[in-house]
Amino acid sequence: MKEYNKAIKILLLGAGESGKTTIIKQMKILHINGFSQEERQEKKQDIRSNILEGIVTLTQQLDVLGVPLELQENQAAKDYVLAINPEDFTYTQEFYTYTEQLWRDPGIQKVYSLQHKFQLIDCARYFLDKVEEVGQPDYDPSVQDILHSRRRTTDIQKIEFEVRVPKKYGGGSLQFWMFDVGGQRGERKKWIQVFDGIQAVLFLVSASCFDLVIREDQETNRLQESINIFKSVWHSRFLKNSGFIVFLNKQDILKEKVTSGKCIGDHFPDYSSYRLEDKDRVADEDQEYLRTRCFIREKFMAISKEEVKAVERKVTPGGPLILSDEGPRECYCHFTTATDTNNVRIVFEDVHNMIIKWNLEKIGVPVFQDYTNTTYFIMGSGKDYDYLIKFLALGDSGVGKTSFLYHYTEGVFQQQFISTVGIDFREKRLTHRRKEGGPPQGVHLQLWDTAGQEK
Ligand SMILES: Nc1nc2c(ncn2[C@@H]2O[C@H](COP(=O)(O)OP(=O)(O)OP(=O)(O)O)[C@@H](O)[C@H]2O)c(=O)[nH]1
Ligand SMILES: [Mg+2]
Repeated sequence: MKEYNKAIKILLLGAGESGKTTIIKQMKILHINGFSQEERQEKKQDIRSNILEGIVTLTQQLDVLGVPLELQENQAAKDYVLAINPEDFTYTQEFYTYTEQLWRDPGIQKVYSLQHKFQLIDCARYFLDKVEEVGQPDYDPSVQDILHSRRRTTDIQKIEFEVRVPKKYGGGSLQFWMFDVGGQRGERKKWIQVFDGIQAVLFLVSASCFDLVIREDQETNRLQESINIFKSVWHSRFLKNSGFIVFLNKQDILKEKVTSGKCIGDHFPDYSSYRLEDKDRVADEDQEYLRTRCFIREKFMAISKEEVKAVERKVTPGGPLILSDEGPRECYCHFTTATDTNNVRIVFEDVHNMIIKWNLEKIGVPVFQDYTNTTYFIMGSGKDYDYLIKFLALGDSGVGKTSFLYHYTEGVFQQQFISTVGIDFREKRLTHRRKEGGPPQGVHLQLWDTAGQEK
């Protein structure tokens, strides 16, 4: 129990195939020791069945979609693949040879280009392109292969790892527990088992799936399903105290889709009136892709704004110092490619800091933003602010701790930047009006200023 309380618990949620397990694999690469020989052997089995599933699906669709094979000599390969029983199959060299032959046939390539009409795993092309290599008896999957392999999650998994805390948040390290769950409809009833005590939910969205329907009913739009799930978990009372970070994942596939001419507006008509804001423009990036990804982000952010508690935290010059530690729930968004370790590393630096910040808030450290929009902490000594309250201003050098405290106590700005050395304090006496009525009480504030520079 003690251990459980110590660790920061992160829960991965999202629809099936959104990339949750891929994030777990990345955490293993980044924070644990990668994959053991035994795990690699296990993944080899998954990769083989990914190839099997890919080629069987594509070959079956030849007839469904009325697309003929272009090369007559591939008929024997087609017959062979259609006769496979995936439940009881031994992988032979013949299988790999036929698969490679079929995959190169322009007929199969035509079917592949129509994949929005049927259900195909995302990694089909990745592995079909390397059938020959996977078919070798001594094939050992690379890290990239493992990241692309697909196996549906059917139980709840947990990994543990440690993350170093940046100096500005106190240094040391923190223990993280990350939970993975299955995202398909039948799996979601298990989610509630892990909702308790979760500090942060990472909600994975397959942003590229705007033109696909879900496997479960072959009818509901995949992106819409994801939006619906997000709405229900965001409003779940069991997750009221959890921070949310949305990963708009599969950006690589989304970009490829949009730049090859697919339009989200064919599935979400409100796209036509959506305009890309200047702040979201990125130099040398395809404008339609940027517009699409921001439109998707807007769909999720709109839900997260549906319920914002009326506590304003932004400290404006001359504005009130807010004493409540109860704040709006925060939801952040990242564009990710879960199969790209470098991308995940960068995104997670932000995520860890976010979580550490939330964690500090939970133990009674309100986090403020100053008027330069830089986040720093003012640490209260407790909720009993009818009497003496001590606040401690922490934050990087130059964020404005001294200016803020000076301005707050003196009511005027001090223009020059004087780096604080050691610890200093300013005082202010106020009359505090009790929320519940009764006589106002005198409050004595002590605002302790600290030096943000490292030395
Ligand atoms: N190209 C690409 N593929 C991705 C990305 N993220 C995940 N995938 C692939 O998508 C497939 C599904 O990913 P998983 O991580 O298994 O999805 P999941 O959310 O765990 O799915 P369930 O376990 O069914 O809930 C795998 O083949 C991944 O390699 C991405 O950003 N880009
Ligand atoms: Mg999974």
